[in-house]
Amino acid sequence: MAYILAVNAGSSSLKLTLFVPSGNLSAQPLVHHLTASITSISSPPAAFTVKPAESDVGSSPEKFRDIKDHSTAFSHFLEFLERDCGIDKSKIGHVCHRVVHGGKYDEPVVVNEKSTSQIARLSDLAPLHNGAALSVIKVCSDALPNAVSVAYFDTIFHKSLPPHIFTYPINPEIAHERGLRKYGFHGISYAYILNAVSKHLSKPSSSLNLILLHLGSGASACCIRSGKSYDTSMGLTPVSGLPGATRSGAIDPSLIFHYTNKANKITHDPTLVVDVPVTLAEDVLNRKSGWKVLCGTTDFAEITEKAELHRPDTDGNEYRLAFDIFVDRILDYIGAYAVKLEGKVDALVFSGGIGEKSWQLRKVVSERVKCLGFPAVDEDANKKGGSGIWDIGLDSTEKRILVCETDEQYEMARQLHETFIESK
Ligand SMILES: Nc1ncnc2c1ncn2[C@@H]1O[C@H](COP(=O)(O)OP(=O)(O)O)[C@@H](O)[C@H]1O
Ligand SMILES: CC(=O)OP(=O)(O)O
Ligand SMILES: [Mg+2]
Repeated sequence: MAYILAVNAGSSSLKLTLFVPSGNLSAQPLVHHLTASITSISSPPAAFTVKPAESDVGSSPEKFRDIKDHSTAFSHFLEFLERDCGIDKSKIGHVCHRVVHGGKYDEPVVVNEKSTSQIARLSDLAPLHNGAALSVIKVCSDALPNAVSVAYFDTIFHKSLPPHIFTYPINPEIAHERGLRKYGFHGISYAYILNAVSKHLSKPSSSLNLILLHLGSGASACCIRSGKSYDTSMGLTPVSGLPGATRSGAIDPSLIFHYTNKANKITHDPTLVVDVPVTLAEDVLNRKSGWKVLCGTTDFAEITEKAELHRPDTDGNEYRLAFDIFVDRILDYIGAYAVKLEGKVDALVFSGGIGEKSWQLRKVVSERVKCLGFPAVDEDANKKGGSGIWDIGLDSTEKRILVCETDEQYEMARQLHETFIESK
């Protein structure tokens, strides 16, 4: 039996799913074997959770102080597989790696010396991601020398962005020479969600206009027009757009020079094991901003709990401020995208850790977008939750409000299975 391992290096987490091809192409071609996630990698101790396919819930998180970065998290997972699950790692035939920034790549690429050095060159454009993914790719290639590894890029899904959206109004020669344009990220997640919504609504994806929200440690919005990415909130790098756990999101670009007059000094942060040379400006905006500096926590559940949402006046409550900032910036994009879609929106979709779990955030955002023709929220469906993909709007006849549990690992493994296994 040859397994497919899908590895998702997020900014603060490493998520891994082991799949087995079912051999039945007409039904479900891939079967989940187990999923593990290591969270809080950037704010130790990291927490390790496992969820075998047959169980609905994961194990209680186990804390590990010796997991201090993505590559040690990956080694820990491989040891766990062999020691606790009795799975011989040489049975892993293919590995899919999520790589956030793919620059000019417009399709996935087999990991080899050439593609690895290209991915490394893009590291400073995704300082929280590409370096971490590369460190995992390196450990993985050493540990699984016979497996075929393929890199899947977040950016590929957004190759449909039109020029007036991906172009920044700056000197075109410099922009072209240095690749300074909007790329957009979370594309593997958006590809999965688009498929899931198409199935849920029983409509071909090419007919769908959607506003998708991927709200996790990194958060973004995507405007889908006729089944393709038409606009998205992240830009040249994942720092733009919505704020996140440690990221500022969009700010006035001049702000950083008023914040620090050493903005362009290169920093080598000793707490980052992967040495990506970034400027102090980028370090501030990527790692020393967002919920962490506003509230001292990156846990949005804690922020929501302490935000006193029932009170109209909460002056001085930093949790409420963070919550309100997030809602405000999310509304910016929903409003803009609804207009770009000329009001013809089939669904607004919440996903990512916060989008899938925070019924409070969904409730507040949904109430504010009623003016665009979205239905009132069904309190029960919203609070109770569900699995896979479900409606939370009271009226599901026209514009829908959906929650979708995204699965970037599945999306990569599905694509890998299609190109490397099914077609053979
Ligand atoms: N019950 C909850 N309510 C609100 N936010 C939550 C809840 N559970 C988890 N989260 C948030 O989800 C985020 C992680 O989302 P996820 O998409 O898994 O992140 P990553 O970007 O690391 O892939 C965490 O920052 C956490 O704050
Ligand atoms: C692109 C991005 O921000 O990814 P993540 O949310 O996984 O950190
Ligand atoms: Mg993620």
